Amino acid sequence: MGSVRNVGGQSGSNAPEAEWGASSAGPRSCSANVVGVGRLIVIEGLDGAGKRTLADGLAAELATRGCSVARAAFPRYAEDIHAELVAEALRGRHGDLGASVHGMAVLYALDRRGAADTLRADLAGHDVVLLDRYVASNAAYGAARLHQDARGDFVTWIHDLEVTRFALPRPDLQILLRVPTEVAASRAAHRERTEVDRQRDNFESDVPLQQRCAEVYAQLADLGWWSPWIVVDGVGQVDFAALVDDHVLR
Ligand SMILES: Nc1ncnc2c1ncn2[C@@H]1O[C@H](COP(=O)(O)OP(=O)(O)O)[C@@H](O)[C@H]1O
Ligand SMILES: Cc1cn([C@H]2C[C@H](O)[C@@H](COP(=O)(O)OP(=O)(O)O)O2)c(=O)[nH]c1=O
Repeated sequence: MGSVRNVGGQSGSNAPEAEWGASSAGPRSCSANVVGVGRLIVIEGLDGAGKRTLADGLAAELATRGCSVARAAFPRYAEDIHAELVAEALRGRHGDLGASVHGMAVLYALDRRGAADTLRADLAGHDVVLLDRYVASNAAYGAARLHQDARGDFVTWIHDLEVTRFALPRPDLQILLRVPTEVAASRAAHRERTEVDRQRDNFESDVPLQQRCAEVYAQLADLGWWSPWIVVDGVGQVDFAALVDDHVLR
């Protein structure tokens, strides 16, 4: 039986492809992961798209395959001082910090940089490391705030900062969980009513911003920005088993 651990870390990627259980004879498993290097799988999408729900579903599916899974969600509000400052700035504290797209992006990036060693250790010690948001969130939201697209200066700046300068582990796969903006907004509103500590901030309630963000995400996926991407339709129920067989353990 696999294990699932919640962590805040990340790991050195660009790893060789692990060898997983064969698919033709049945579902893929982790029993044949002879290489011993975990797969870094990132879930991206709008606020309320269903990223956490997808991460829960994938983690449960992987556990039934005998895979050990480490998880993290960015921003790590409870664990990192930069993420704590982000949360405060999103609620209007720290003067004009929240209005600075680059200033906020540096804080989000430093949160990830602080997680890098743990992520590397997790990739060495687990079959799969599953992340709810990662570097592409910074690229998509910042570009959307600045009315740029995925080929614009901001996305290049994020790449220079987080990929080149911070040398964060490269994902093996980025999953864009795509839902129409209205669906994401109504799910986020429902979540706000039903879950503690999931209040939407100003950006999450900004429908035109979310729409532009969806467009940048689609472009990033189309470009294969930094890593391979797949786009998953999140309107209905996601088939976790098929996603694991076809993409997560490939
Ligand atoms: N496929 C789905 N169909 C219907 N509702 C969903 C689905 N996925 C998630 N939800 C609901 O939508 C809300 C937001 O989901 P969540 O996973 O927290 O999104 P995110 O992490 O992307 O903000 C939650 O109330 C969740 O139960
Ligand atoms: C991780 C990350 C998030 N964001 C944005 C996306 C969201 O609008 C906002 C908060 O992230 P989110 O995952 O929605 O946190 P929560 O729902 O728990 O408050 O921050 C960035 O702009 N850059 C980043 O690097």
